[in-house]
Amino acid sequence: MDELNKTEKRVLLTGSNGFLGHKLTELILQKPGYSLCCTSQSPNRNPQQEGYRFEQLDLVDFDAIRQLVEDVKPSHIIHAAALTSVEVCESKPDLCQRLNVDASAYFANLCAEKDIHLTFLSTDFVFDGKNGPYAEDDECRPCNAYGQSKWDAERLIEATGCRAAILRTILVYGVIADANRSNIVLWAKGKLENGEAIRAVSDQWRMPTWVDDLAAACLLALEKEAQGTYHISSDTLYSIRELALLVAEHWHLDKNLLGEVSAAEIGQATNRPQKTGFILEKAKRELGFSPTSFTESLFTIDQQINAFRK
Ligand SMILES: NC(=O)C1=CN([C@@H]2O[C@H](COP(=O)(O)OP(=O)(O)OC[C@H]3O[C@@H](n4cnc5c(N)ncnc54)[C@H](OP(=O)(O)O)[C@@H]3O)[C@@H](O)[C@H]2O)C=CC1
Ligand SMILES: Cc1cn([C@H]2C[C@H](O)[C@@H](COP(=O)(O)OP(=O)(O)O[C@H]3O[C@@H](C)C(=O)[C@@H](O)[C@H]3O)O2)c(=O)[nH]c1=O
Repeated sequence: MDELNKTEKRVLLTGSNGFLGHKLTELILQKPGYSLCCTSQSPNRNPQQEGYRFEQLDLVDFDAIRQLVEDVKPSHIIHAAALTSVEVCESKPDLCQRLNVDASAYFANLCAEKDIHLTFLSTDFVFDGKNGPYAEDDECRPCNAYGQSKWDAERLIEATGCRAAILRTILVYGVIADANRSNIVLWAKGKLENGEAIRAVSDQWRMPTWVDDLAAACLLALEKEAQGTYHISSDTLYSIRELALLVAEHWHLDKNLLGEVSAAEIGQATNRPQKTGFILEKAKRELGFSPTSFTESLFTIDQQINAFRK
């Protein structure tokens, strides 16, 4: 990074190759007064390779984390990197602990030491799903290793006393340039467009989060240097099947291909919370967060898909 400019926001973004990471990189590069360093475990997969620094880094190496932070001297860190598969977190508990918990705590201690603002991404899976929608101060009772790791990280981050915004979010969807990163909308749309039958879960309820809204919320938290936990999602609770039906309706796809399945039938009865969803009043009031409805977002997603095809 260039000679320190005290007025600019010097952002270090982890997980930049990921779903949110792609969208945040795109958004930050459009912002005047920001400089950006992206880091990810694999080589840079972002098609936009100009206008920022990229460092390939395995975040299980804490000395390398310190070295990068002391070189970049960020004013703000957005820590989006994580092991995000529920099943992989169950099968690789040590890696889940090292990356999702210990590396997050390490970043937070560095932020406390160097007075850096931290934005940390967490999840609705900190809740047991028995009585959603949830407010930020509702009791956390995760039902899987991934949710447990995020809750553990939240508490360790708070214990460091660093200036941190913890953004919990839910079932992120949307479109980025990396066509390999699927999500509920692209999965349903892609399968139904190919005439393939799918079975959508009818007994899990979520308030899905448009990745564009989540990226915007990260910047709201960063620019306000918000401190505390905030719930970020859309504002309507749907079953997964209802979401798939709305996708079929939006793109005039064959609903007869859309079957129904229970969470138990796909092995998610005990390791997924049944009904989550968030109460958004605090994020609206303190961050100025304005959720986009699922149905409204599909119109923009359609435009984004067409733009990527050009
Ligand atoms: N997607 C969702 O539905 C939700 C996501 N969240 C949270 O939001 C954040 C972003 O999620 P999302 O964008 O979907 O995540 P992705 O799974 O799309 O991306 C995760 C990123 O973490 C990076 N990463 C994984 N392991 C390491 C490692 N050892 N060292 C360095 N980087 C590593 C990956 O790097 P690479 O690709 O280079 O290997 C990847 O860029 C996460 O913290 C997640 O828990 C919360 C709720 C819902
Ligand atoms: C495989 C499959 C999944 N589904 C549903 C189940 C689930 O609700 C949804 C997404 O399935 P997945 O198992 O990929 O996603 P899942 O691990 O449930 O998603 C989670 O990701 C992590 C990162 C989070 O933090 C959570 O907020 C949440 O978004 O699709 C079906 O309806 N039919 C299917 O055939």
